[in-house]
Amino acid sequence: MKQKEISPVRLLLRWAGPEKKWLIGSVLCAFGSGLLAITAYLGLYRLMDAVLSGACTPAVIADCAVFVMAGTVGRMVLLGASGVLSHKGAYGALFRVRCMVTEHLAKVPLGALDERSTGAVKTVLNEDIEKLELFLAHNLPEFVAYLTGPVVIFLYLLSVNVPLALVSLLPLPLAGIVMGVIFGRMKGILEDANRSLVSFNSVMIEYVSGMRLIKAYNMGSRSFQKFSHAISEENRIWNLVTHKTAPPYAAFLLLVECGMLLMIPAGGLMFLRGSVSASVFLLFAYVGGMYLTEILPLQKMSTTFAQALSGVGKVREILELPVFEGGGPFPEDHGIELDHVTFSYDGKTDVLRDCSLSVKQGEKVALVGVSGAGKSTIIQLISRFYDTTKGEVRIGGRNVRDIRYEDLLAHISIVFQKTFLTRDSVLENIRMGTQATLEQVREAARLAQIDDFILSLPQGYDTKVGAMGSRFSGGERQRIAIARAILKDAPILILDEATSAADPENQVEIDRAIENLCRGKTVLIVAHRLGAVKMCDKVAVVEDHTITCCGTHAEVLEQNSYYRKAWADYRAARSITYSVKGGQDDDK
Ligand SMILES: Nc1ncnc2c1ncn2[C@@H]1O[C@H](COP(=O)(O)OP(=O)(O)OP(=O)(O)O)[C@@H](O)[C@H]1O
Repeated sequence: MKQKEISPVRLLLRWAGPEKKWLIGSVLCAFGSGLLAITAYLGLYRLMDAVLSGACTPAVIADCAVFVMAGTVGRMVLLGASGVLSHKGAYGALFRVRCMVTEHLAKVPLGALDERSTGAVKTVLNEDIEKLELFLAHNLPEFVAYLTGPVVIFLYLLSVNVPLALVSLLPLPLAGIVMGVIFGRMKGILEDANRSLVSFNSVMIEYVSGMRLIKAYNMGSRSFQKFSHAISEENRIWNLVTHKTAPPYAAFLLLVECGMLLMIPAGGLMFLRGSVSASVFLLFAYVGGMYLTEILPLQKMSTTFAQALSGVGKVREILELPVFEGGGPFPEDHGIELDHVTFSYDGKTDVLRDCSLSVKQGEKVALVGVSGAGKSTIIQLISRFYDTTKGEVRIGGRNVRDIRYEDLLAHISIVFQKTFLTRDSVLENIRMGTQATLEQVREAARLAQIDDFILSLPQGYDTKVGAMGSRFSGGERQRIAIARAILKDAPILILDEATSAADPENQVEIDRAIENLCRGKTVLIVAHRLGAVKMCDKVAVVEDHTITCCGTHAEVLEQNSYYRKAWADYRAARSITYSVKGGQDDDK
């Protein structure tokens, strides 16, 4: 979606979608409330006129009182209604924007997200989108209400006496210029304020999620230093805001409040010359000198409006990240092919170079190689987390770029090395948004060898992972991930096998779960343990940025020296015996 040419305000209203009707209702109420601002002044003028002309009867006083009261109550009621409607519309719009951003993020290639820290994305989803509420729920209706009042009063004054009405308007252009200055200064500083907030969020997320590491290495004071730097930067920026905006703000207040200083001499002069009546003089002296103060709240808006604009900018940046679009359906054939693939994460260093591999439908292939060789990178290219720099990744003979992205993801199950559990029930963690029944979920969990464990939890499948998350062992987490993949039942399975050695009992269960998972699928396993190779038809060795050898275990053992050595080391490690004080072997 090309959104560059649209102004931020129009863009925001477009994002609001159907919620706009509440916002329009709110603006109309605000307008009505602004119009009613005149009633108090009209009532006052009528009263003054009656007093000065000697026609002030109890009926006139009662009339004025009822008129002013009705106007004031009406104004407040409309203002309240406007607030209710604007908040309804604003929170609906915020919900829509958050959904748009999260849906968009799901379609954005990981490469584009890698450039942003978790803190930066969190700032957009939380703080920046929240700023939009300021504009929609407050600025928009208040702008209309606070501007309508003075405009209507000015028009009324104009109808009473043109020269005096024009004099009453003199401070306005000056106040407008000063407001522009405040706005301009805020806009410049807000960029820095945003940067500092993003950095503060990143430090906070790093601190909280790295708590174990911080404790293990006693890094508390160092981390706090990062924290205190981030806080003092926030402090510095907001001091700067005060420093830069306080003088123009004082000037703005002075200009808006100085109406009476102008109106008393100007109106007085005209009254003494007999050009205006006493009541007109008093009307202008009081109302003409006061009505501009109605726009005072607009000044506060300059800050929040600038913040809202910057929020729109940040959201727009995310929504304009390119996504994978187009493409055809997922092919019937599920064979995978890497054809002379070259890939670099940073555009400078090739992680893979001229790398080719062929996995037939239903075949199970293990990727082996030293740490950092590029095994995980290969599986990320197949699932199109990234696009190749050169060469093609094909499924069923079709370039993955030509397969609809949602379709591609729907037909590939990935079990990552590290299992991420959401703050939901175990049931929902296995379901992962599907409509599977409890029985289907349990069947998947049974095959993943985790059903018994889940039933032993306090609330079984309804146990919240949020509260128990840290209680799950690595092996249990992995079996939950395997249950997810079994339930998804995609024809292609990618398994980034966990490196953390589970205890032997757990490992047997995991292997059994993986065996169930792999049945009938095209499988690619990143084999961090050579033991995993046993369940595969073929082995591919990743070394020197490419796949140097691919074949059956026996063939690769014969042809590839790295694999031979890796197996020799693996066997040697397994044959190590442990003895206590020269006694009998405890473990063979
Ligand atoms: N997001 C990334 N940005 C930049 N470089 C990366 C990224 N992910 C991995 N790399 C680098 O790419 C190279 C290959 O990494 P990869 O994770 O594919 O290796 P691997 O063979 O799976 O390693 P391991 O067995 O340790 O998991 C490494 O040098 C790694 O540092």
